Amino acid sequence: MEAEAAVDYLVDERSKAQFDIDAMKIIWAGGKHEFEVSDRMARLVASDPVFRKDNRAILDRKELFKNTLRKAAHAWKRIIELRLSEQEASKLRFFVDEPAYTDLHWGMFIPVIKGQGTEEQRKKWLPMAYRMQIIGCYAQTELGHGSNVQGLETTATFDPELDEFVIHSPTLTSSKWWPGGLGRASTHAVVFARLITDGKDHGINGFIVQLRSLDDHLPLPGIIIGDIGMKFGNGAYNTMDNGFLRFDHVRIPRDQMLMRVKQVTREGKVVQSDVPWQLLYGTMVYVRQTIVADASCALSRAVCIATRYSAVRRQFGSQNGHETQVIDYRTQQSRLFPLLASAYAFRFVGEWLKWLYMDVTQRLQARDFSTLPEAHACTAGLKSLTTSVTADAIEECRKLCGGHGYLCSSGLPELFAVYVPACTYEGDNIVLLLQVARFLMKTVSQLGSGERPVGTTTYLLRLEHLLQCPCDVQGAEDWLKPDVVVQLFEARSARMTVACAKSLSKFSKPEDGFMDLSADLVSVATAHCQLIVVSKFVEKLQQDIPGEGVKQQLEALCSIYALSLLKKHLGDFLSTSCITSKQASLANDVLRSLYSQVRPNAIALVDAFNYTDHFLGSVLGRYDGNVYPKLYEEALKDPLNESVVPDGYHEYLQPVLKQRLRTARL
Ligand SMILES: CCCCCCCC/C=C\CCCCCCCCCCCCCC(=O)SCCNC(=O)CCNC(=O)[C@H](O)C(C)(C)COP(=O)(O)OP(=O)(O)OC[C@H]1O[C@@H](n2cnc3c(N)ncnc32)[C@H](O)[C@@H]1OP(=O)(O)O
Ligand SMILES: Cc1cc2nc3c(=O)[nH]c(=O)nc-3n(C[C@H](O)[C@H](O)[C@H](O)COP(=O)(O)OP(=O)(O)OC[C@H]3O[C@@H](n4cnc5c(N)ncnc54)[C@H](O)[C@@H]3O)c2cc1C
Repeated sequence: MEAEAAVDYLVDERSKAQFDIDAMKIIWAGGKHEFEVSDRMARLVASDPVFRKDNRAILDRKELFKNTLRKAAHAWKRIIELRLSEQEASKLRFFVDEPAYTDLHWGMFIPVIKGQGTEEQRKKWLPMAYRMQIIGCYAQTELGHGSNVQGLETTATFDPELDEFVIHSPTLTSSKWWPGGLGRASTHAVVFARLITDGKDHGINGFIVQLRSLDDHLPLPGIIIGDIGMKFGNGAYNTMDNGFLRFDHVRIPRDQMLMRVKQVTREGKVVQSDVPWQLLYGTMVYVRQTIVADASCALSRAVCIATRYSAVRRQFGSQNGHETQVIDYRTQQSRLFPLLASAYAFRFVGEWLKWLYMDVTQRLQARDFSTLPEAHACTAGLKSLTTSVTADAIEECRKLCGGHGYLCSSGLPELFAVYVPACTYEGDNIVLLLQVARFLMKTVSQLGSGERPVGTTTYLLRLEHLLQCPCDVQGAEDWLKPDVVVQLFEARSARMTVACAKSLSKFSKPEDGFMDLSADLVSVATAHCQLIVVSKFVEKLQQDIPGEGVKQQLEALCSIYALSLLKKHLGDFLSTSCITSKQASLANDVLRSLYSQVRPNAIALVDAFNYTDHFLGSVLGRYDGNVYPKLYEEALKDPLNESVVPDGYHEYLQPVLKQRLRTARL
């Protein structure tokens, strides 16, 4: 009976929606074509038994990994059979929803050869990689060195006699450690190592190194290789073979050094090309941009589960003869709706960042390197901001689902375990925010010299105004004006940036200042990145948004995103005198009324993500809201319930129980 009521309940919830959900689905997907591809690939994966994933938490590591190999091979077979485009294949991978060696092959190995190889090298290696005749990974991080790329120890010493490089791991700490796909699957790696010619160290460069035989997959001579062991959580990222790798004087031909940035001639002379050396870090910029797009996916998934369950779950009170839906509690709304708003905000900033990345790539091809520093700052900062918020949000969604959120069948524990390393990989989030701060400090320091800030820092041109402009909010309704909100975020960021720059200028050595003020610099970078997200959301709303009621919903979400940030970082806004306490209190009133506005639309707003039950992998987030019978069913499937009396009863339980009986008789 209760289960039936739950099913009816979500139908009822859906009928409350005040906007055109199909139009919202298209906005979320990024266009009609994107929606169609995504929908088709989601169904393809959901209907294929090989892509089953509900058993991941109970498989042991070896079974889990073998199962991932099987899925990857099957995915590849389907990609070939169905002649899927790159866009379709990448969506298919997304819905398979299992980290695998293929991610690093397609996501880093191929891009690093594309970005850092010469025309000749691309011609030689890419066709084999595209056909998966070789499998590659990205071997940069070492046991002793991750964040500090310039500190890597692996050496690539040129031997002019044989026209070869000798790749060597001189110490334990120089062992490559972490690369995904390295542990078991890869046949090749792009290895980052110190380039040494004629006894001189020329810094870091990438080298293509074959690791395993293409005949029997055995490691080649001089190569010591393996998996680094189990990681956080059951299932989760353990489908990936993160590996270690040591080299004992392994020889490779000279033409396997990636030579777009630096070349080594036959005589061993190092020639620096005219592209900026930072292109050596280019693959990381590319991947950081994809991680931002991915953050909205992980966040929306957690929010979808928590929102649907919050509409099904009832506790206390009385609502038409039932207990109250927990989604109607203001506290639940004030925790959940900002996360819903963040999911949409990250979606749009991710779209914009993709555009920015494409733009910088085209410029680089035309030898215009001027926007590279800004692209680095934006990708680093937004990667950091969106992954930190998403990781925290997944945990918050688990708490929003109460006790049942802690069950693996809620889907949230695994989602969290898979997602949290995003705060570390592809650049630790604090290290990346310090890069943004460095960029901001440099931008401000150059203002006087006539250097014009570009792109996302253009607001610093209005520095004088932003340092003293009062906030234009007189009444509550003013908080709904996008220009008022954007200017406020600009003023906060500008004031914090200038304050930090002033503090820095008091140090005789800038490095000392950067060390001492690093916590403040991180806050400055965060404020700047939040401004970018708010302004890209506002810009999105200035575009044509078709569909009845769609724009109004997005406007409400945009205001929730900005005002909930204001509430969270009130200290920043008050201490920089950007707003008064009266204005802060009005913002809080507006937030409450925005939550009421979103409440009837909440289920439809998460339905717009168009996630299948297979992809969500959550009993709590089921589309039909039929939570309780399914929770019961899942419990019964647990291996512990396979027998009525547990294994081990006779050895370990019965003797204890018998002893208790004897003691009781005494
Ligand atoms: C089931 C199977 C299905 C099969 C289906 C098959 C089909 C599949 C189809 C598609 C699938 C695709 C899937 C794709 C998914 C991809 C997932 C990837 C998962 C991610 C895994 C993680 C991998 C990694 O972690 S790799 C290692 C990452 N490491 C780091 O990030 C290290 C971080 N450190 C650094 O970047 C640097 O050390 C640093 C920037 C912190 C410091 O560098 P430094 O010491 O050299 O310098 P400075 O701070 O002094 O800077 C000097 C100067 O340079 C500028 N700078 C720095 N970085 C950059 C940059 N990147 N670009 C441009 N400029 C840069 C800096 O600002 C300074 O400038 P100045 O002007 O101030 O001098
Ligand atoms: C799941 C996973 C997959 C990975 N895949 C790959 C891969 O495919 N290929 C690859 O090459 N690498 C990979 N990595 C490695 C990853 O890129 C590094 O772990 C990451 O860059 C962080 O470096 P670290 O581990 O050295 O952290 P550390 O730099 O040692 O960080 C430790 C702490 O020190 C702090 N810290 C460090 N430097 C500073 C500073 N300058 N100022 C202030 N605080 C600082 C950090 O904030 C952090 O709190 C992977 C890692 C993980 C977890």
